[in-house]
Parts: sequence; structure tokens; C-alpha cells
Amino acid sequence: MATTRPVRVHKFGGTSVATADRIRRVVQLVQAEPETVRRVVVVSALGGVTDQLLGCIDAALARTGGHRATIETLRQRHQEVLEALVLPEERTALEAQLNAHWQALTELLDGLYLLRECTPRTRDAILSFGERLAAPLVAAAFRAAGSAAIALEATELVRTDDTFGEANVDFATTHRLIRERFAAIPEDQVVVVTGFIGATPEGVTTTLGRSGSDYTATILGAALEAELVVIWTDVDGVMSADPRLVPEAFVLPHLSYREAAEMAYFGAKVLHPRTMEPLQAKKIPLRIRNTLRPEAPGTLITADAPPPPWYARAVTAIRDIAVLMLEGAGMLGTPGISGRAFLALAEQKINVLLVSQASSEQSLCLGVRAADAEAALETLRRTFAFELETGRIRRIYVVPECATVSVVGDRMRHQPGLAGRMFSALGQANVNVLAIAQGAAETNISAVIAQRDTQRAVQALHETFILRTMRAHLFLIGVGVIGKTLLDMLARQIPHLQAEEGLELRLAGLATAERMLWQPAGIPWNEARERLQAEGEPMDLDRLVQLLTTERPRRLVVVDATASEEVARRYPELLTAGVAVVTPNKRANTLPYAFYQRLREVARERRVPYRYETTVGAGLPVIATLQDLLLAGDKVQRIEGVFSGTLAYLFNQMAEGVPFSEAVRAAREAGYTEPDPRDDLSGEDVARKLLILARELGLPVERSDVTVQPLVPSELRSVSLEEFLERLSDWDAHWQEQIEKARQQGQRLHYIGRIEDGRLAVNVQAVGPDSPFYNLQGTDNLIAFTTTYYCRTPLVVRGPGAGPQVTAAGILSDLRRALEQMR
Ligand SMILES: NC(=O)c1ccc[n+]([C@@H]2O[C@H](COP(=O)([O-])OP(=O)(O)OC[C@H]3O[C@@H](n4cnc5c(N)ncnc54)[C@H](O)[C@@H]3O)[C@@H](O)[C@H]2O)c1
Ligand SMILES: N[C@@H](CCO)C(=O)O
Ligand code: NA
Repeated sequence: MATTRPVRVHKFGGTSVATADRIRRVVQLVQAEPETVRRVVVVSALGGVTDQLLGCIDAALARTGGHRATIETLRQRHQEVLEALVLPEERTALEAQLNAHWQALTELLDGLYLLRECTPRTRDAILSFGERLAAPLVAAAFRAAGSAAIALEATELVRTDDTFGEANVDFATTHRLIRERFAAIPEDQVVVVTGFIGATPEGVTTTLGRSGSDYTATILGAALEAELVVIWTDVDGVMSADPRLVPEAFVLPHLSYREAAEMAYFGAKVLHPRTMEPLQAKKIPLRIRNTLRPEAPGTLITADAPPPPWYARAVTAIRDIAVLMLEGAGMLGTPGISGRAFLALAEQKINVLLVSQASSEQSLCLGVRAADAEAALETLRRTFAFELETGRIRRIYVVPECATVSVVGDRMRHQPGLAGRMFSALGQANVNVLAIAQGAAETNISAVIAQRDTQRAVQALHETFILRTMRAHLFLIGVGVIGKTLLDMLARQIPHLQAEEGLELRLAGLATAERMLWQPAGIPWNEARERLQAEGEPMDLDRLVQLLTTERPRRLVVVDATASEEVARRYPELLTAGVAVVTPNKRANTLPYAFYQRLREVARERRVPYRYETTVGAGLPVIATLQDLLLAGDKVQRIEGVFSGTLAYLFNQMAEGVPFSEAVRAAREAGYTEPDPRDDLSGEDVARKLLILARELGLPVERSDVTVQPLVPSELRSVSLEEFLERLSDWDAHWQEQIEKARQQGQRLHYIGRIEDGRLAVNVQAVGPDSPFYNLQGTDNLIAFTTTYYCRTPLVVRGPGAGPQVTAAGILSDLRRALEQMR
């Protein structure tokens, strides 16, 4: 090779050379390269010209005569560029050169007009004029800017077969032709080459197919053993996903050839599938750069790109796919069916984009472009006419309007479980997978889905495989004592969750008994309550449930911070729709056993998180402890404890001389009591907790199975809350007496619940210093599990069992667990 200077090939597409100004820019970009480099420039036709030439062909065939008018428009446009760019002394010669092209082009199109026929060969000849007119103009622009430059037509460089429209390159001959030709050109001259075109050994012009100019650039790069090929375009580089589908998509700094090829193949529009091929043997790097932002580093494509942070590099999609299905038991053990299918389709030049075969071998799935579907179906039915007749193939049909989504990355090779990951990510996004396929090179895993699901699928895969973050939505029902505390806690924790754990949790809405607001795009956490007031609509639970179940975003968790039975009754609907439920509300688990069973079944079957740790002992791990014991196969003999934070607090306060009525008011103000404190004082709240635990143990018990000693007479259930609170002091004396009596015997009072031998009971007990309950403080709960493994000393969970902070914290931890389960 005569070249001593390192070679760089720059390719500019149609938009980069659309106007005289843009061509000047091209010249500047190339001139910015070091003097010591040999500069080769590949250009496409001026922007839009190829399409106009196609229009000319149609017009000529339709005999509208419009082709002449279009040629004239094109001629004027090129003339304007010429006048704007070219040195005065070169003008005449260049005009003459272009005029010869206009004349030849006009003759070809007039010929079509007469013959009313356009062979692929003629079509290639006509289309080649776009590039052949552009290259001399660009070369002249270089000269006008002070760089020696010549234009070459690739017809003398790129040797192809006669597959017009998408010709195959004869590399050996092409390399020789290029080297010989370049050897005769001084190295300091910029060489401007027409992209897209080539010629047969007989000198007949061919084209290399869509984006063929990129291919021309890499062919030249390989032949000249370039140190770099740069493809200039109007984007910053190859992106991790189509930014129109995924706003978070980003420019990939590095890609391997194989990944780039795979992405091009799977729908990323930046590169032609064949573009990388010529570069691979000599490991010539390819860089994608943005003409409009030359300062951006772009994407560097090399043989060994540094690996991405995780396994996958990018996510791509191709729309307008149709899937051909061949079904039938006779395909089992009949060799050659797929081979014959491929051959038949290849003969029709139908490209098979994706193949998948059910392991039972009873069905074969072939993905083709929608435009090819009809022809493909016909071909296959013809090919397998015999098998169809004899029933060995039951049927062949087309599933229309599909898309393929692919996860691409070299490092996915030899990684078990990634396909499963893909399935589950798509499942989470509610995307149904029609077929899945993995490339033999394992650089991609692809799934065929319904076209309408494309965006959801691509976003889900990008999030799972590329960003490695998780987006989830929360809807809060009930913004009272607990709900507010939870919102504040989340507002504080969200930035941390996002930054350190890649969890992006959005507030999709909130509701109270009065108002509801549904904004799945996300409500700022610290404005939630104001927004609800300002923008909310009247609460309508039916409508809310409908929104939550039908318009749900991916990964939706409903937190029910009400004490409402009406809301609790809707959990099965939510869970059925895949919406997770986290709740401190004790109602759902204490409704009649049949409801409880259904609730648990739905959650299990749909594998949707349903979490309720805070229904017993607030944030204390009571349910979790019990579940762990059961998981380990332990047998629970007895659960005994103080389960009410409010009542623990009352007895502790009264022991210090605070009157009953005052202590109740204080408990209420501190947020320990139920929304209606009669639920605490009647023993109802503790009864519910016992019921929840007993059911967790597997006992099919009802509320009526719990024996309860109320602290205040039951007739007070029917008065208003205000009246009830007013009348509390009626009991001050009674309780003072009880406390005093106990104290005289060295005892204290506590409200103690017990589950033992299938019996559930709760009552006030006087306990002495030897009892673990004697020393409880504040709102402390103490729950003791006596089991087969914990028989001599019970396993004890103790700590504050009521209050906004501990409860909200418990809800938050349930929420995190639910989200983990939804990953
Ligand atoms: N306070 C605690 O220490 C504690 C501990 C564990 C569990 N809990 C439970 O937390 C839940 C909330 O308690 P709170 O003290 O925050 O109650 P709260 O009365 O302060 O707030 C209840 C909220 O729910 C709303 N609401 C009521 N009915 C509704 C309906 N049908 N639809 C929509 N919204 C409705 C109300 O408008 C209000 O915003 C209760 O179930 C309680 O048992 C509380
Ligand atoms: N009111 C309840 C809240 C915790 O469930 C209590 O006092 O224990
Ligand atoms: Na708990």
C-alpha cells in the first residue's frame, strides 16, 4: 500500500449536504482534521433528492409528464448551490459536467415515459444521479475553501453483482480498484466519493440499498486500511433506545461491531445492517458524530468495546412485523420443515427477521416485515401444499400488527436467566409475548409482541436492562394522621431512594373520604395535599377503583391508610388487576372468613404483593415474626400479648394518676387511637388483631370467635363521637378505683389478648412484677410467641405499638418489600 499518511473516511448524509451553507460546514468539519491525515469524504445526494428522483420515476411511468418539471426544479437547486460555492474560474467546466448528467437523466426518464416500464437496472441508474451530482459540488467547495480536492464516482471503485437495488460487493476486486485508484492521487488531496452506488464488471451502475452511503464509507475505510471511519449524522450518536419511545434514552459512548450490527438489524435507524462488516477484519474503529454538535463525542464502535455497566447495551424495536405461524402435530420429527420454509422465503427475497420454534416442535413462528406478509403466506402455503392437504401441517396463518423488541448486548452471552428477566419485565408491564427468540450469537434476545404494546415494552426493558432503575407508582387512600406522616416521610426519603437505590417512586394520586386526585404522571410529594384540595374531584370509590385497575401505570401500589371497610372490600379487585396493596387498615383481614380467603388466594394466584404488617403492633415485626416461625415449620402453641398501644398508654398514664378521660384525649391527640377511639376502648381493635394473627396461623376463625371485655359500656357505641368524648369523665372514678386496687396488691393493669388452643380472648388483667407485661411503658406492645422451638422462654417482640411515626415507618417498609417483589 502506497499510502503513508493515516486515512480517515468521513461520510456525510443528505441532510449534511442539503444546502450550500451545510456543504460549507462539511468542508470546515473535514478541514478541522490534522493536516497529516489523508482525508476521504463520502457524500450522499443532496437532502431529499433521492426521493424526488423516485418521484420522477413514478411520474414518468404514470405519463403525467411531471418528471420534466421535477428535473428542472432539481437542476435549479443544484445550480444555486454551484453558484454559491464554486470558484468563478471553475464554474463553466463544472456546469458542463453537471449538464451532461442532467441530459443523461432526462433521457433515461423520457425513455421510461415512452416504454412505461422501469427495470431495477434503470431505476439504479436514475437514482445514482443524486450522488453523482453531489460529489463534484462538494469537491469544488473544498477547493474554494483552499483544500485541493477531487471527486470520484464509486462506479469505478465499488465492484458489485447485478442485484439491482441492493447489490452485493465483490470485496477483493473492490479493494484492488480502490487501492489502485487512490495510489494515483496525491495524499494531500481531499477525495470526495459518491456514496450508495457501484457498478457491475460490465460497468452497469448499481446501488447498495438504503443507507448505502455508510456502507461505501466502510468499504473505502477497509480498502484503505483507515485508522477511523466517521459517519456524520444529525444525532449525537447511537442511543440506548429510541428517544421517541424512551425519554430517558442516552447516547452510548461505546458499542462493539456486533452490537451495532445487531441494533441496526433490530431497528435502530442510525446504521445499516451491513455497515460494520467491512471494518471487522481489520478492526477499524467507526465513530458516529453529529454535524450540528461536533463537540459531542458521539458513539465509538470498535471490536472490543468496554462492557456496559450491566449485561445489556441497548433496547430496540421494529414495528410493522407480521408473524407467520405454521402449526401441526405432523411437524414433530419431520426434518426439514423449517429449512424448506426458509428456502422458499429466500427465493422470494423475503427476509426472515426472527425465528422461534416451540420446543414441542408443533409450531414454527417466522417474523417478517408486514409488507412481505401476504407474499410470504402464499409462498408457504404453496410450498407446504402437500403437508396441508395431508394434515401434517394443520394450518399456516399470519398474525398481523406485531412488533419485535430486542435487548442487545455482547455480555449477555453465557448469562443464564436474562431471557427470564425479559419475560418478567414484559409481564410486569402487562405486555403479552407472542414469541421469543435468541440470536445464536446470543448478542440479542428478542420478543414478538402486539404492535400497540411497543412503547410500554421498550420502556420496561430499558428500565430493567439499561437504566437498572425501577419506576413505580403509589396511590394513597386516606390522608389522615397516618397518611400525612407517610407522605412527609416519603417526601424526605424519595431523593435518597432515587439516588442510592435507583428507585423512582411517583405519587400517582391520593384520596380521602371527600376528594380524590388521579395524576399518574406524578404529583410532587410535598405538594400532595395542596394539590388534592386544589385539583381533586369529589371522591367516588367506584370510579377510583376503575381508574386504578384499568388505567394503571406499571407497578402500582395502593396504600390504604383509612379505617374504611368500604375501601377494604375493594382489595380483591385491585389485586386481580395486578395492583399491589399495602395497608395498616385492619378491616380487610377481619371481614368474614370467605372474603379473607378470597383475598389471600387472589394475591397468591396473581403473585401481587399484599402486605399488612402494620395491622398488628404497628411498625413492630409481629406478622413477619409469625410468618418466619411458620416458614421454619415451627408450631405455635400460644400467642399472648398487649396488642393495643392506646390501652397500654392509658393504663400507664392512669397508674401515674392521670384521669381516664384525660389520658384518652391525650392518646387521641398523639395519634395512637383509631379514628374512632371507641374501637380501642371497646376492645374491638385488639379483637381484630387477634383475629388477624389467628388467621395467619391458619385458623378459620370469625370475629364472633373472639371473647372481648370492653372498657366502656357498649351502649355508648350509638352516641356521637363528641358526646362520647364528653362523657368519658363518667368513668374516671371507676378506673381510678381499679388502678388503686391493683396497686395495693403490688400489681398493674393491662389489656391482654391470648390465642391458645383455638380460643381467642382479651381482657383486663392485673399483673405483678414477675409478669413481662408489668414493666411496659408508653405505648409499648409486647407479643410473646410460645412455640415448639421457643417453649421454655417465648420469643418476644416488644416496643411502641402505636403512633404515626412507627406506623408510617412500618408502611414504608412494607412498601419497599412490595416493590422488591415487583422488580
Ligand atoms: N394510629 C396508629 O398508630 C395506627 C397504627 C396502625 C394502624 N393504623 C391504622 O391506620 C389507619 C388510618 O388511621 P388514621 O389515624 O390515619 O385515620 P384518620 O382518621 O386520621 O384518617 C383516615 C383517612 O381516611 C380517609 N377515609 C376514610 N374513609 C374513607 C373512604 N371510604 N374512602 C377514602 N378515604 C377515606 C379520611 O378522609 C382520612 O383522610 C387506620 O386503619 C388505623 O387502624 C393506625
Ligand atoms: N389504635 C391502635 C393503633 C395500632 O394498631 C392502637 O392503639 O394500638
Ligand atoms: Na406490625
